Amino acid sequence: MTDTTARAADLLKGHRESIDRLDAILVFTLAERFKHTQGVGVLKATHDLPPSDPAREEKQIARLRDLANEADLDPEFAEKFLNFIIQEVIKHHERHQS
Ligand SMILES: O=C(O)C(=O)C[C@]1(C(=O)O)C=C[C@@H](O)C=C1
Repeated sequence: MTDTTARAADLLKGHRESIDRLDAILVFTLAERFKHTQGVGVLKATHDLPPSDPAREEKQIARLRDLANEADLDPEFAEKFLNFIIQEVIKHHERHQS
């Protein structure tokens, strides 16, 4: 192994260690978010509120797009990611109501 290859292998290892830690943060963050949306689902089911709230979603998406721009993250990706999560939450809410 040349010095350059060894250095590249070292850098790769460092990046992967950071990626693994960040993936763990994502999983714990998502789990925490779902705990709260679970609570929201119970409130909605017991107070006869609809599973989705498009006005709230519109505000969340606008806010997330702004944050993504600030963080140098593709806002289209941020919007798709939030929508993916929200659709899953809505499915959970619907299960509470049936
Ligand atoms: O805030 C709500 O009313 C929720 O049900 C939570 C949530 C979300 O996951 O952020 C999910 C569905 C709604 O359409 C809007 C937002």
